[in-house]
Amino acid sequence: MDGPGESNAKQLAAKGMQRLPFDKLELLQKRGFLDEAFCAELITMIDAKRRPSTLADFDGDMYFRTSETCDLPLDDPRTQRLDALLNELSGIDPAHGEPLQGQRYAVGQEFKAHCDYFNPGGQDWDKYCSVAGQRTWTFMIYLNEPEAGGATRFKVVKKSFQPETGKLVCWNNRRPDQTVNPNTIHHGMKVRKGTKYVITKWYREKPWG
Ligand SMILES: O=C(O)CCC(=O)C(=O)O
Ligand SMILES: [Fe+2]
Repeated sequence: MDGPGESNAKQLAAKGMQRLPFDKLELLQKRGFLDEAFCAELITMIDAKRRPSTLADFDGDMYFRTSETCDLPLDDPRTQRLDALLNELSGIDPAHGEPLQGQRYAVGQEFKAHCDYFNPGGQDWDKYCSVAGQRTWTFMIYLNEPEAGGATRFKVVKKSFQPETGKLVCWNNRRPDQTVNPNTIHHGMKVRKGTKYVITKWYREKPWG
C-alpha cells in the first residue's frame, strides 16, 4: 500500500504517462501536459517575482545551484489550476504537496547533480523534515525550450530529458521499501543559449505544515 504522500507508477501509466524502462528508479514522462498558452502565463509569473534559488546541506560550492526561484502566489487562480492538475494526476492528497515553485535559468546557470530528497541525518534534516517528513515524488514541467543546453540528466541511468514546452517528467525519490533512492541523482545542466523555465512540485510523506 502506498502512503498518502506517494504516487504510483502503475496508476500514472494508466493515466497515459510513459514509464521509462529502468528498474533502478520509477521515472515517467508525459508530453503536452500543459498547453503553450498556459506555459507562457506561468513564465510571466516567474519573471515577475524571483529570488536566488537555495540549497539544503550547503557544502561550500557557491556555484552548485545558480538559478532563480519563484514561489508561485498561492492565491493566484493559475497557481491553483496547475496545482489541481498535478494533484489529480499524481493521485496524492493535496495536503502533502509543497507550494509550487518556478525555476528560471539564464545562460550559464545550472543545478549540479543532486537528489531531491533530504539527506537523512544531514545538517538540514530537522529544518526541512521535522514536520512534513521526507520528499516522496517530484513532478517537473518544462515551460519552454531554450535555444541550447538546459537538459536534465539522470546520471545513473544515463537518460537526458530535453526541455520541451509543456512536457512533464516525474519520479519517485524513494524505493519501494521507502528508503531514499540515490539512483535518482540528476543534473539540471547549464543553459547555453536562451532562458529555461520549469515548474517543480514536490510531495512529502506527511502533510505540509
Ligand atoms: O531544471 C532542471 O532540469 C532540474 C531541476 C531540479 O532538479 C530541481 O529543481 O530539483
Ligand atoms: Fe532536482
